[in-house]
Amino acid sequence: MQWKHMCKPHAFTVHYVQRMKKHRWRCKAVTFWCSDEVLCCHWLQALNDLLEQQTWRPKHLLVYINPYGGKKKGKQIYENKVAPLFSLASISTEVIVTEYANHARDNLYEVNLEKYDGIVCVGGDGMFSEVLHGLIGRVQKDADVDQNNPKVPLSRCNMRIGIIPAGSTDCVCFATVGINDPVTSALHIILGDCQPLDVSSVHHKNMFLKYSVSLLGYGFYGDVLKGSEKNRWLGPARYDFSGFKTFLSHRYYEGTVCFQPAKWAVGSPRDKVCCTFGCYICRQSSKQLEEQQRVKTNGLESNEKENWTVVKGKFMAINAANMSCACPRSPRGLSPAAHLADGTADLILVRKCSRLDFLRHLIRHTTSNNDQFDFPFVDVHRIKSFQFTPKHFDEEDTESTDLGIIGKKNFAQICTDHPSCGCNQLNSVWNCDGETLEQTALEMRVHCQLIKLFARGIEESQKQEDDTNPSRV
Ligand SMILES: CCCCCCCCCCCCC/C=C/[C@@H](O)[C@H](COP(=O)(O)O)NC(=O)CCCCC
Ligand SMILES: Nc1ncnc2c1ncn2[C@@H]1O[C@H](COP(=O)(O)OP(=O)(O)O)[C@@H](O)[C@H]1O
Ligand SMILES: [Ca+2]
Repeated sequence: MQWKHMCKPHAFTVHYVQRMKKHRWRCKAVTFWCSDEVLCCHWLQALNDLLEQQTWRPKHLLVYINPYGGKKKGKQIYENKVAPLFSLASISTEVIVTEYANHARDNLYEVNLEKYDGIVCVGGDGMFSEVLHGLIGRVQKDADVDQNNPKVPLSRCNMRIGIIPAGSTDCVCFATVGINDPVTSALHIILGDCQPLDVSSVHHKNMFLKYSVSLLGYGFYGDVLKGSEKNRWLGPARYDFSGFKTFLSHRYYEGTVCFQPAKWAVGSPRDKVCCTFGCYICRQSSKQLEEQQRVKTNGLESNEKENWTVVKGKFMAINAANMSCACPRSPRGLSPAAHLADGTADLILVRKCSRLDFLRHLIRHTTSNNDQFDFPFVDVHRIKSFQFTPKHFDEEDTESTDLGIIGKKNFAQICTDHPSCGCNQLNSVWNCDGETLEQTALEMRVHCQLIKLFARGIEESQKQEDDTNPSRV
């Protein structure tokens, strides 16, 4: 071999990314040897020049670690798997290990963001939600935008967020990268990938409650989350335990849902066209939305209040999915054809049904082929906004809730028709990206591509994509 004949060999090592099975990426290395020192230096110089030209790659990152998320391994995961890769890629970091809930959110209001090319959060969906609220809130504050106004157009955030999965569900990571793997996510950050993401704002009358990027769910998923909090010590298994109990309790909730269909959007929730890398539906839908907004500001379109659809009923679950919500428990997600950046959400209404039917619906989330919407008690709509008013809510709520469409009604009924559970629980709670909301009456509105992630969406599987014949990025 050539290196055996070199008397004074010179060498350099190139680290690169290799695609493995199931969207997993790994860092590999190849060393180049050369007997001529000048030639070796030229190669090094040329490669460094090429790297310098890649201005989309981050150089300075602000990292928040939740040491208590998931199996409490956030710090370990970051130190052992992520930090060595960042240092290999010459990325400097400022690391903050959070000391209390909302530490990261509050810190983002104070920190000098100009020093950084991106923010990294190590934790689950709850931790991501904290960082999301800190960043969006900070950008609105700097731009003097009032977050309490549900109709106000929000200012876009240009700083990208990277997610190192170390939580319990990690649905945002799974649905944007295709796998919950800290090394893969770190490599997407290093390469400077960019995936725009829709964000929904959630308001109660003129009061801002939360932002949501994945699931805003009432009924089943709200009850699972509420029940799971008491058993946090179980780690990620708390959701299975609570899910089982919630399924057995078989509750339904009454209320009225009003929604505005996203008429301009390309595609529909049951067209089986999934959101993938460079998604055509996202590009086309966001373009058409922009065009519609331009027409509206020119005063060419009538009042948007006209386009509301009203559904009144008894619901097992009301789910608004901004993205597929795929996760290891449900590899295709709650709405497999929902899109990351099309400016819409899929509203899934699961009406009162038998226990067996609800189980059949749930089981379809875990399999790859069956359509979970193909039931007479399930409806799904692609929407740009919706409002919900529960049938039963207290005096205080009645006074403060006037969402314009539904209006005030007599809600002081006592629940008489919950024979199956014998409960006195009239209302569920909302699960907003893994956080419960206090208010039940709310309105949600999708903001197209409000934030950006260090991700690229799900790459379509290639035939050669396996461990024996991996492809390079
Ligand atoms: C009989 C088998 C039934 C299996 C049904 C499986 C359906 C799973 C769909 C899961 C959708 C998840 C949407 C994401 C929610 C997360 O934001 C939230 C918080 O995550 P984290 O902060 O990382 O803990 N997770 C949940 O609300 C858990 C839902 C689990 C439902 C069983
Ligand atoms: N140092 C901390 N102590 C307690 N709670 C924290 C801390 N840092 C973040 N949190 C909160 O922990 C919650 C859950 O975090 P997350 O990382 O999503 O884990 P999990 O996926 O297990 O729910 C989030 O709501 C977040 O605000
Ligand atoms: Ca969307």
